[in-house]
Amino acid sequence: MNSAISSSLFFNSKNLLNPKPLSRFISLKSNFLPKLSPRSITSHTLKLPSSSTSALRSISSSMASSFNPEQARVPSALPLPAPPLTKFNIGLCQLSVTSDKKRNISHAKKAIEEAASKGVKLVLLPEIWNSPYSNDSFPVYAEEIDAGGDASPSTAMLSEVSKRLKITIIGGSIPERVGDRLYNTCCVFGSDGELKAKHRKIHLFDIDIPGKITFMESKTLTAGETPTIVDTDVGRIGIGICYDIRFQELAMIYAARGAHLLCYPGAFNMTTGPLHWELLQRARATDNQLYVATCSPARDSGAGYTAWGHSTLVGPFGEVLATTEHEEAIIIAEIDYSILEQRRTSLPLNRQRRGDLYQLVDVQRLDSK
Ligand SMILES: NC(=O)CC(=O)C(=O)O
Repeated sequence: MNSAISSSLFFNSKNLLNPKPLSRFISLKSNFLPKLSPRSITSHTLKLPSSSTSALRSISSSMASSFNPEQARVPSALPLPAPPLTKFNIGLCQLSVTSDKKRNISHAKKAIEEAASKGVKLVLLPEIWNSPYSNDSFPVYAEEIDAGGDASPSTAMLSEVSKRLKITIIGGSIPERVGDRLYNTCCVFGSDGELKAKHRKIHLFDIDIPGKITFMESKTLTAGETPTIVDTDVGRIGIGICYDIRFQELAMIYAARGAHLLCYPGAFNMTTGPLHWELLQRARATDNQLYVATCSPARDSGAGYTAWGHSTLVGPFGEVLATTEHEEAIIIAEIDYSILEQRRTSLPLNRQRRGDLYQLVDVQRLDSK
């Protein structure tokens, strides 16, 4: 706790039922608290004189240390880095996608140029924007990203346009071919046109809700093996693709690695979209006290897979800052990272984690130590 502590304190019955903390709690406080039996303090608000504030502060810090918040994330969480740019506009390009790959590429290019002409410094594209979202299409539209040039016209366009317009692009995702494997891959281009990171969808979307939706990405795609977090001109950004948003541990790992913003290109569907899309974005943002941006393809009711749309920016308090319906749109909204520290000071979750009860282990960061 901190200076926000007031002269009234609520005692949680659950903590007080634990004999060890209880005895410590009471002995620490016995010099200024009224005499109370454990039963009488099960659920009370105690009015304390304001002179007790500093004593409370020292108690709260010794309680906090017994919680071991630094051990709740293994390795310990990294502090938020200072971003090169604190305040800027992001553009979410909710694009229509057709079976004509050339048209999809030139259409995406125009949308990025339009967003940049309105002053955005970061553009986010949808999941699978150069191809229809289908297991039949993935092998046909897949590109060899590492080969570049003609082998990957979609990422060649992203590189050219990010350099020319001096903006960062989180390039949605496209099907990627590596030998006989296919991945659902997001490329991040810096404002110098360089490929800064590549995220391969870690959690493949296999769903079977009879009569509603059946889709098995694992029929054609291989799962990625690495979380992807990247330092850019517009802050430290953690990347997930669509179904990755359902796995809160991934978002928690990004937060513990100092992410300011999580970007999820995604194509939720007409069954899960209405129920889960916004809920998951707000949950990831609220739990981790950071920004979450998503970008979907526009809806095409005639397509084999009908996308939900509703690309959205959520703030670190879980608030929807900007969103849209299902038609094509470019959503432009402001991101202000100075709010992150404010939110974390007002609601200091990172200092209140119970490292004595649970831990999040970032396996790759631990192994690399
Ligand atoms: N398309 C996805 O990857 C995920 C999705 O639609 C869902 O989780 O629901």
